Amino acid sequence: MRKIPTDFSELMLLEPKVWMDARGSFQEAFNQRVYADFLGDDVLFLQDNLSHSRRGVLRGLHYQVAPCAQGKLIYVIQGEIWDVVVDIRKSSPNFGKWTSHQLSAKNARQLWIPPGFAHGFLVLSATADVMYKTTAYYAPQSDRGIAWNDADIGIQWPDLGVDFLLSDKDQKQPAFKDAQVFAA
Ligand SMILES: Cc1cn([C@H]2C[C@H](O)[C@@H](COP(=O)(O)OP(=O)(O)O[C@H]3O[C@@H](C)C(=O)[C@@H](O)[C@H]3O)O2)c(=O)[nH]c1=O
Repeated sequence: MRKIPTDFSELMLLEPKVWMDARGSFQEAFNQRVYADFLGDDVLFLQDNLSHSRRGVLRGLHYQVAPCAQGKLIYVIQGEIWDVVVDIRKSSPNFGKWTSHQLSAKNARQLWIPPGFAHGFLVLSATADVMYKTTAYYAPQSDRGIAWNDADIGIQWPDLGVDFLLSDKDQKQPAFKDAQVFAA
């Protein structure tokens, strides 16, 4: 597995080895021993999520707060997404800054996002199936969001030539300045 540097040192972009042959391909999507070497022994995944969306769907920006803060390992098993992470740790030099990565079934890249970051993505392909492992169970009472188009964060979303499709919840997320952030 290859580790690719990202703008934020806490994020990790991983590229698992994909074995190709006449039948198609094979890869280990997750292997506890190997990932512990990259992410650390203390990272333990408790839940696997799968979402299916069509082009122009935007999910986010989401995070869970303590005591249910989540680390997430994101990857795409069909299609392509533009994945965004915002550092929402108040004491961080990158507080309020965003970074993006293209994740697809083709590039097989996986993004590790530790607790302390808000996450969202836009579907670029006709449809996309996005898998993610989380280090804490879903806890609706700890679920938080920030408006995808918050002016202070200023994410430059790709122009797909269509209106983005958001959930009712995501159309009403608070501004970054009003959102609950992480102290450290
Ligand atoms: C996230 C989640 C949702 N749900 C339920 C709640 C709701 O009725 C339905 C859809 O939930 P949402 O609208 O929150 O789904 P979605 O907008 O896809 O939420 C996800 O967005 C991406 C960007 C993330 O980073 C994830 O952590 C998660 O927040 O699924 C669960 O049962 N378990 C879960 O872990």
